[in-house]
Order: sequence, then structure tokens, then C-alpha cells
Amino acid sequence: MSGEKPPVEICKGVNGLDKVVLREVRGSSAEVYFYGGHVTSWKNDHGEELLFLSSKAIFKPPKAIRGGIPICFPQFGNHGNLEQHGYARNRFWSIDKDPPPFSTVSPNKAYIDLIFKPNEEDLKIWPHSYEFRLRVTLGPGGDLMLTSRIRNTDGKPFSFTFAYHTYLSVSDISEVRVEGLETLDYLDNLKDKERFTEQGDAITFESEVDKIYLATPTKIAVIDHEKKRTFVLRKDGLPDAVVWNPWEKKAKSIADFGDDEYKHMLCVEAAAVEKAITLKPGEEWKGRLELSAVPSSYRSGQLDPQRVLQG
Ligand SMILES: O=P(O)(O)OC[C@H]1O[C@@H](O)[C@H](O)[C@@H](O)[C@@H]1O
Repeated sequence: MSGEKPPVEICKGVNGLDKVVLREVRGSSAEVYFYGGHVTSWKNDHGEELLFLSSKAIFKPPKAIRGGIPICFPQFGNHGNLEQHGYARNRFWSIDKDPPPFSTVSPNKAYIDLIFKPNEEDLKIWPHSYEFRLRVTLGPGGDLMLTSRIRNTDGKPFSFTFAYHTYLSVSDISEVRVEGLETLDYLDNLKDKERFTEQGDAITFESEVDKIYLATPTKIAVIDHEKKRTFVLRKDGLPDAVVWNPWEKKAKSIADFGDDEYKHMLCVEAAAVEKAITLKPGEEWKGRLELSAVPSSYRSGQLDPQRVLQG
């Protein structure tokens, strides 16, 4: 059909940076920058943006793009001696032309395979050789899937921490709650990573939060009451979940983040932080994140996240 856009298209994005656009027949789409292997956009079939991207995002090395889904590797946060969140998010990735096969095939899905391998400069920062393969897939229903495969190509073992630093777009942070993390232990980044236990209630937001929930269920729901939308995160190989919102004061100190933008975002990050992942020579690790956005369901006038969590 004339005028029909291809399911996978490579084109220029902000500042002339190359990006990949994935499109699904019903109209949903996603965008991935080679810079950082970074998903910057995920839209549903109504064309509504589901990820937060700062209006002040700088699409220029060495700064990672503020918003979307930065990949934190080989270090999450400041849990080690490397730069904050590691360096994979501010390196250029390439197309992986011949990726090793996946156990599940992806027919009728728009996807792209990217690869990152450290160069000599990177090896001076972190002296370990590896191949990092990332597949980003847009499913027929508009679900977004990220699969990371990291293979140790070195002669010695290495350990790393990791996160898909997902910035979800929300209508108003004070109307949002997270289900699936209640009663869990967490490390509080705002209190020197001290360990606490979360209360039994769903998590709501009224001030800065920067917590690493430990050994979480594989399914977490983020309910946007005002938008009547629920994000469902499913994760595999990633035991922890980081929840971050900088709130008003911290927001003002972040140069590439608007003063009021904290109201419209929430980071819920599928992660492996508390226990580093160790790979022996030749071993491979796999970490998967699946995101879907569904209309929130009501029962007896109330949101019913259990149906989402158990479904
Ligand atoms: O500004 P950055 O490096 O992208 O990090 C943003 C935030 O990322 C979160 O994952 C961390 O838990 C926070 O501590 C950090 O402030």
C-alpha cells in the first residue's frame, strides 16, 4: 500500500542522531536511539506517549538522554566505583546483524537487535570483555519488550549490576499508586542505603522517593488513577525494582529536567542491584522487561489492581 510506513525504519532523530522506529499495524510505535541503546518513545495505538521524556533532554554525548528507558550497566547508581549508572547509556550501540537465535521466535512483531562491545577506552574504565545484545520488540498488542543478553567473552569472571531505568509518563504523580511492592524490604537511597520494610499499603507519592525494593514479584502494576491507565511491568532475571521520583527540590537541581516535570513521571526500574550478577568466561545472562499499558478496571467503584497482578 502506498504511504504505508515500514515496521522497522532507521532514520535521523534529535541532533541528527540515528534512531530506529518500530511500528505495529494497529498504530502503536516505539523509538530506539543507537546512542545508549535507549528507548525514547513508546506510543499506544491512539498515538499517546507512554514514556516520559524530559523537554530538557540533551541528545548529545556524554550526557545520557533524560527519560525513556536508559540502560544502567555495568553498574547501577553509585553502587561501585564507576560513573553513576555505568557507561552503556552514553555509548553508541550498533545493529546486531546476526544475533544468536532466541528460544522464542517473534513472528509478526517489529523488533530490532542492537549490540554493544567495549572498546579500548571502555576497557580501561572496566577491564572486562563482553558482548551486550539488546532486542527491543513491539508486540502486536502494542506491548514493549526489552531483552538483554550479556556474554562474558573474557578469560576471567566479572560481576555487574543492572537496571532498565524506565521513566513512565503519568498524569499527576499524586494520583498514582504502585501495587506489588507492599510489605517488601527495600534499601533507601535517601538514607545511606539503609534497609527498611515497606508497609502493607499500595505505594503512593507525596515526596521524593529513591528506593530499591528487593526480591520483588515478577509483576508490578502502576496505576494512574486520573488517566484510568495501568502499566503492567513483567520482569525476568531482574529480582529488584527501583522506584524513583526526584520531587520538587531535587528536580530543580537536575539540569536536564524541568522544574515541574517530576509531577508527570515515575521511574519503576526492573533491576539487579542488591546481589551482583556474576558471569564466568563464556557464560551468558539474560534480563527481560515487558511493559503493557491497559485501561484500569473498576469494580465496586474501585480500581482493582489484583486482577492486573494475578491475570
Ligand atoms: O541523574 P541520573 O544519573 O540519570 O540518575 C537518576 C536517578 O536514578 C535512579 O535510578 C537512582 O536511584 C537515583 O539515585 C538517581 O538520582
